[in-house]
Amino acid sequence: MAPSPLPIASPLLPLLMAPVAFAAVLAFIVRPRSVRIPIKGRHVFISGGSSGIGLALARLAATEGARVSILARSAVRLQEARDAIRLATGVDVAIFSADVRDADAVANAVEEAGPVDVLVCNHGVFTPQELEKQDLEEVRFMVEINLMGIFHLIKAALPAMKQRAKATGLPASIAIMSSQAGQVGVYGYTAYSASKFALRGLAEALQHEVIAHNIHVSMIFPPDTDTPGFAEEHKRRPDLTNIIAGSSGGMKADDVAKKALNGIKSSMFIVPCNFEGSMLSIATAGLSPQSSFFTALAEVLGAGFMRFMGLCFQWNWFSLIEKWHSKKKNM
Ligand SMILES: NC(=O)C1=CN([C@@H]2O[C@H](COP(=O)(O)OP(=O)(O)OC[C@H]3O[C@@H](n4cnc5c(N)ncnc54)[C@H](OP(=O)(O)O)[C@@H]3O)[C@@H](O)[C@H]2O)C=CC1
Ligand SMILES: CCCCCCCCCCCCCCCC(=O)[C@@H](N)CO
Repeated sequence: MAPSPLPIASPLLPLLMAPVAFAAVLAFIVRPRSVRIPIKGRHVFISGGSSGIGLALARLAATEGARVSILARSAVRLQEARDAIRLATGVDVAIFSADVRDADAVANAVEEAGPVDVLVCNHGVFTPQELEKQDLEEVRFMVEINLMGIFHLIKAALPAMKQRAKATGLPASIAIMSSQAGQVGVYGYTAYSASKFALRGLAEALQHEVIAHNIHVSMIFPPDTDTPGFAEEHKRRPDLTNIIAGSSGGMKADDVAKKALNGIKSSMFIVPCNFEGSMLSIATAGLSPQSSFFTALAEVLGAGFMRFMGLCFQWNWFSLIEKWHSKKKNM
C-alpha cells in the first residue's frame, strides 16, 4: 500500500495557503470597487481643453463618441481648438471662455454647458523659478489657477453631476490633472509642486464624499509633456529643474491623453503615465484609495524596495545639486 502523502503535506499546507489567503483578503478589501465608466454618448467637460494635454483629451473623447465641452480663457485659442477637432474628427465641441479664477464665470459656463458626466479639471499654469527669485504674485497666480480654479470647477459641476448620475444609473467621473511634480517636490517647483500636491488632499477627501453618488475621482500624474505650455516653460526653467525632471522620460500629449482617458474609464484613483510614473506611484501610494487588486499587490509587495529606490533617486538628485553648486563657484 502506498504511504499517504498527507503527513508531509500538512506542515507545508498552511505555508502554501498563506499567500493565497493574503491575496484573497487584498482582493476583498480594495475600495472603492472598480467600475467601467463609459465615454460614448456622455458629456465630457474639459478645462484647459484648448491646448496641449487638454486638447488631446478633447479630440480623443470626441473620437470615442462623447459630447465634449472645453473651457479656457482665450476665445481665439478655443475657436482654433474647435476647428482643429472638427477637422480631425468631424465632431463639433462646445467652447466656453472663462478664467477659472472667477467662480461666477465658471459657474455660468458650466450651467450653460449642461450636466456633466466626466469632468476633467486639466487647466494649469507653470512658471518654474527658485522661490527666492520668484515674486509672490507668481506664486499666487499658480495657486489660484491650479488649486482654487479646481475648487471653482468642481463646486460648479457637482450638483448637476450627482443628479445626472442618479437619473442615468451610470457612474460619473471627476478627473484632476496633477503632475509627477505633485508626487515628489522638485527644485524650481516650490509653488507649482505645492499647488499640485494640494490636489491630492482635495481628491482623496472628495472621493469619500462623492462615492455614494456613484462618482469616481481620478488623479493623473504626467511627466514632462510636449505641449505649447511646456515649450514656454522650457525657455525659462532652471538647469537643475531640467536635470531632475529629466529623471522621468518625456511624453507626447496624445499619449498622456490616452493614459488619462483609460485611467478615467477604469475608475483608477491614481493614474501614472509612464514607467517611472508607475514606480513613483507605488513609492508614494500612502493612504490613497486603490481599486485594482493587482496594483494593490504591487504596492504592498513593492513598498520596501520602492522606498529604497526613492532614496537612491534623492541621493542622485542631491549629488547633482551639490555638483552644480561647486561648478558654479569655480566659474
Ligand atoms: N506639459 C507638461 O509638461 C505637464 C503638464 N501637466 C499639467 O497638465 C495640464 C495641462 O498642461 P499643458 O497641456 O502642458 O498646458 P498648456 O499651457 O499647453 O495648456 C493649458 C490650458 O489651460 C488653460 N488655462 C490656463 N490658465 C487658465 C485659466 N486661468 N482659466 C481657464 N483656463 C486656463 C489654457 O488656455 P488659456 O491660456 O487660453 O486660458 C490652456 O487651454 C496642467 O494642469 C499642467 O500642470 C502635468 C505634468 C506635465
Ligand atoms: C521609486 C522612485 C521613482 C522615481 C522616478 C522619479 C522621477 C521624478 C521626476 C519628476 C518629474 C517632474 C516633472 C514635472 C512636469 C511638469 O509638471 C512640468 N513640465 C510642468 O508642466
